[in-house]
Amino acid sequence: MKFFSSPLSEKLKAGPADPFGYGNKKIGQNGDIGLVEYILLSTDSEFNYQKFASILGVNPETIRSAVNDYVSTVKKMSCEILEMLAEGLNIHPKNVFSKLLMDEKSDSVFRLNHYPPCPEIQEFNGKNMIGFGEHTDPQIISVLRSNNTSGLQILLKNGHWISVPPDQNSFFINVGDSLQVMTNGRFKSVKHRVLANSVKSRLSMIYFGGPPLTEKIAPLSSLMEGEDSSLYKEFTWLEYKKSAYKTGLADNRLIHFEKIAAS
Ligand SMILES: C=C1C[C@]23C[C@@]1(O)CC[C@H]2[C@@]12CC[C@H](O)[C@@](C)(C(=O)O1)[C@H]2[C@@H]3C(=O)O
Ligand SMILES: O=C(O)CCC(=O)C(=O)O
Ligand SMILES: [Fe+2]
Repeated sequence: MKFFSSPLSEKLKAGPADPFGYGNKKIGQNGDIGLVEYILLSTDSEFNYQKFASILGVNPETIRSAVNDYVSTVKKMSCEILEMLAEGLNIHPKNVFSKLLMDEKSDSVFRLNHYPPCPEIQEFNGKNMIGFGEHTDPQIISVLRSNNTSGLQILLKNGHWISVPPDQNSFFINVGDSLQVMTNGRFKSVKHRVLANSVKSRLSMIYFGGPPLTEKIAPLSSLMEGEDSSLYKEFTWLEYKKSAYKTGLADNRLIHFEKIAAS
């Protein structure tokens, strides 16, 4: 991507990413570091692209239209996936999750990540260099597309990391913490991370579909019939987001919202 090949002094003019803009190695506000550089954008159609446009030497409207086209297509696909998940759980109406992304106040984020090649990996002989440390995504659903460079891994229940084969023609779909709560743990937000590659650079772009800030996040009542009881306390997306953004990347963010089981 042309932006990432600009001189660092130029890219820094589009930073910091607090919450939106260019970020380099520093992930979030709590001391996490990785070999990633990135751009965080709001999916709000009114978002101001001026600081990116001046670096790229294009009109802000050109960027707005490219981002809007991609995000609206990926959002539509996310909604179809969420409706299939709802159908799979026998939930009616099937738009219980997708309507949150379609809401005009949906709090969604679009992220572009660039991992430059890291030749030092060979010297450290097998030692992993972290591009983006292990974490779960806090929103409802994340849709990732990358180039053909490996690096993304997911954590299995048995504690082993496995690599996601890179494929520029595939989408990688991730369940977010909020969907885990709404399904009372039936769908799990899986920990993932990115390892740096020694020779090739990795590019990824991710749409994080989130609910409106005031939305109550709680297990759906239709999933609570019978023996099931809620594993989580009720909270709004704003409460969860505020709490999540105070945590370190690798922390278990949901732990503060779990109900303590009576013994
Ligand atoms: C360390 C952090 C970075 C993050 C905010 C947080 O405090 C914890 C969650 C992180 C995460 C992971 C998924 C997305 O990449 C992200 C944009 C999000 O919504 O939550 C990032 C946040 C970030 O990079 O600011
Ligand atoms: O860049 C990637 O491949 C994954 C990054 C990621 O998990 C994130 O931005 O939340
Ligand atoms: Fe992620």
